[in-house]
Amino acid sequence: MMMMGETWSQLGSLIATAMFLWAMFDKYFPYQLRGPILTYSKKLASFVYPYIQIKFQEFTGEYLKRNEAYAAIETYLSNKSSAEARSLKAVVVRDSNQPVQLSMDENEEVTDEFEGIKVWWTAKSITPRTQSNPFYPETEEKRYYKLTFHKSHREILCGKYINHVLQEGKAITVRNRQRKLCINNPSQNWGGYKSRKWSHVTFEHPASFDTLAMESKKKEEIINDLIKFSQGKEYYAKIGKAWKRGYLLYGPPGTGKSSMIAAMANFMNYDIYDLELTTVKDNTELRRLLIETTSKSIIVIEDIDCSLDLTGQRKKKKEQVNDEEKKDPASKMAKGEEESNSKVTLSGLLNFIDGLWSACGGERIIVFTTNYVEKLDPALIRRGRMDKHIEMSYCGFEAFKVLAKNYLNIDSHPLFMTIGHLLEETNITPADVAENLMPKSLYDDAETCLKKLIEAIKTAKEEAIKKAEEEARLKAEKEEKEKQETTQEDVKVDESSAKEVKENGVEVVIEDKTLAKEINENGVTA
Ligand SMILES: Nc1ncnc2c1ncn2[C@@H]1O[C@H](COP(=O)(O)OP(=O)(O)OP(=O)(O)O)[C@@H](O)[C@H]1O
Repeated sequence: MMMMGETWSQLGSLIATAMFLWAMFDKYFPYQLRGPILTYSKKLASFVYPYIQIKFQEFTGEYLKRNEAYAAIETYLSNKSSAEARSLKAVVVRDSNQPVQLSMDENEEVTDEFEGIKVWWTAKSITPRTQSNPFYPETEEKRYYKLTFHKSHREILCGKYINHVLQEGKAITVRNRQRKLCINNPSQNWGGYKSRKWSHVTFEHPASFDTLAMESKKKEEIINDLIKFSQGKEYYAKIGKAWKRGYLLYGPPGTGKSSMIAAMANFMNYDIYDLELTTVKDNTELRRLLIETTSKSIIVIEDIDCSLDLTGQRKKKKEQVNDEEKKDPASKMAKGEEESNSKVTLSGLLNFIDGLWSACGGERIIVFTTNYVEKLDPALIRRGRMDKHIEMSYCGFEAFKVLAKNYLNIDSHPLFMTIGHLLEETNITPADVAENLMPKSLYDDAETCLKKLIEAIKTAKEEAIKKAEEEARLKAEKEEKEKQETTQEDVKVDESSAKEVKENGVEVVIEDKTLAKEINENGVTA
């Protein structure tokens, strides 16, 4: 006990001496000589304690902006914290599909390993004693993460590791974020203080490439294309092109164009911007809307052929401009300016897709859908703009099998063969197949649904035959009518030539007997 008391008193006087010496040093030691002394004392300290510490504060700068690195580290450490830390905090993160994010509480420590090197992360906080900024009083504690590692790994940890932590943290945030389906507001609603160009709801479409009914080879090709695009940041930067990809989805209604877009968004973890072109006033407004779209998004223009008379406008404008230019070449420049202020034009859309987006950074996919690909202006869909043209076709046997798995949870059935044969002969959309496969009551089993589908395909087949017959009949009638009209016109032409023959008194052989009779009656020798 005596020994213990002595040790404490010795330690106390040692600390007091050290503090006295430090106070003397601070007060009387010449300023010019302090540098080398401090350097040597740091070297001594690093010899005794060979670890490096890096602080990542939650708020930085004069206006106390939240440090992105802090947020990324918090997310990165979330899994490790929930596995290792004994005291945890749960925070609700905005726009995340996770109910809460767990992070370690103050003074907790977790370890991490990178390329075989061990590091320690500690959550810390300090409560400020002074008010440095009167406009932003620091009443709250300042939180920070402290990274500790051995000085021999300085280079790799300060560079590669920190980069890895930040990137991974951001990637987890993206993975966990609640995705949005955005719809553009008409421009008259943009005026107010809190007005928005886009309104959004949470995007929760269940479609995926697994549930999408189409040939597996085609599906795989699209998936590979998307993966290649998502990994192409460096490639696009190298070739000097905007990181974007255009898809044109075409096919009859009900073949899954919208389902494909939802599957793409779910696969890529992207937001969807559903751009309704008919409510966009002009090219300027279109530009503003598109600039507001965020990275990692799919911009969709559905039924592009109906959205605007893009093809017609362009052609009409061209013709009009050409005519006017012929009359007045000086009008050319004035016209160009006027055009840019008029309605949304094809060139406005194309300019944006090709040009401005390069400046926006980030990855974007643009999708056009149409039921009538042949109606579109080639300029709109040429390769380079719409990089991939995907035909969404009628339901084949392979697509049917996907739907049977989705709706009835079966991989095979004796009726499959009949359905396969029928599908080869009949055009029926996946939407119609899906509708028939869906059990309508508790008593509908797989067989009932398949039989219902067989009936539906047979009906579709009969209707298609009737339609084809009707079309053939109408075509034949039309052709007959046209033939009759042509004959009547020929008779008229021949009558006038016969009249000429008679007047000139020339004798000719006329093979058409009706005509010859008519001419004879008029007194001409046949
Ligand atoms: N290829 C498909 N795979 C899976 N389901 C499909 C497919 N095609 C259609 N469906 C089903 O039919 C419904 C309608 O399909 P969807 O809206 O995707 O077709 P669409 O081609 O976009 O039609 P529209 O041109 O009329 O917009 C979907 O909700 C889905 O249930």
